[in-house]
Amino acid sequence: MAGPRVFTQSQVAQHKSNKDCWLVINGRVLDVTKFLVEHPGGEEVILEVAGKEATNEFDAIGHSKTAQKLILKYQVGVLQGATVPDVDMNDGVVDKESNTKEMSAFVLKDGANSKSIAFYEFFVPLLVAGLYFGYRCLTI
Ligand code: HEM
Repeated sequence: MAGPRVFTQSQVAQHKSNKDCWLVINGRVLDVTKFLVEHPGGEEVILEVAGKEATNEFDAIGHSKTAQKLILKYQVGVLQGATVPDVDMNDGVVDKESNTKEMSAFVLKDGANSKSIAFYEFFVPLLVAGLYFGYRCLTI
């Protein structure tokens, strides 16, 4: 299987306009041309680092997990010689442990046991009522 496309810094540097905008974040080469108009922080800030390494600027903002995951959407390759850290796909709300834990549950079976419970639920009150009326008849 072919790996990601590898670009040199000077190749990335050729894409620095609002019609063709690449940048590098954590060793990943991103084509953010289509994202420029969507960027909540505005296109100007991205254009300032267009064609360049923008990891420090990206991290300095304290971008959310959503923003960090978006990086993968725009990745077109990796920078030559760079080490690319994994993107943490957990959204910070659910931690790893609770993500993998299974919920404990018990199942109520409609078997012989529940049939005998139904039997007692029906006949015990009937028996009590019968005894009461029997007692009333004998005492009046
Ligand atoms: C592909 C790269 C980028 C993506 C996917 C991205 C995504 C986002 C997102 C989703 C937000 C909304 C807030 C949040 O969720 O954190 C945001 C805000 C912002 N971003 Fe980016 N961004 C990128 C690159 C950059 C770069 C390179 C810079 C600076 C040079 C930058 C500067 C800002 C600023 C200033 C805000 C506004 C923060 C605020 O209002 O508090 N972004 N970005």
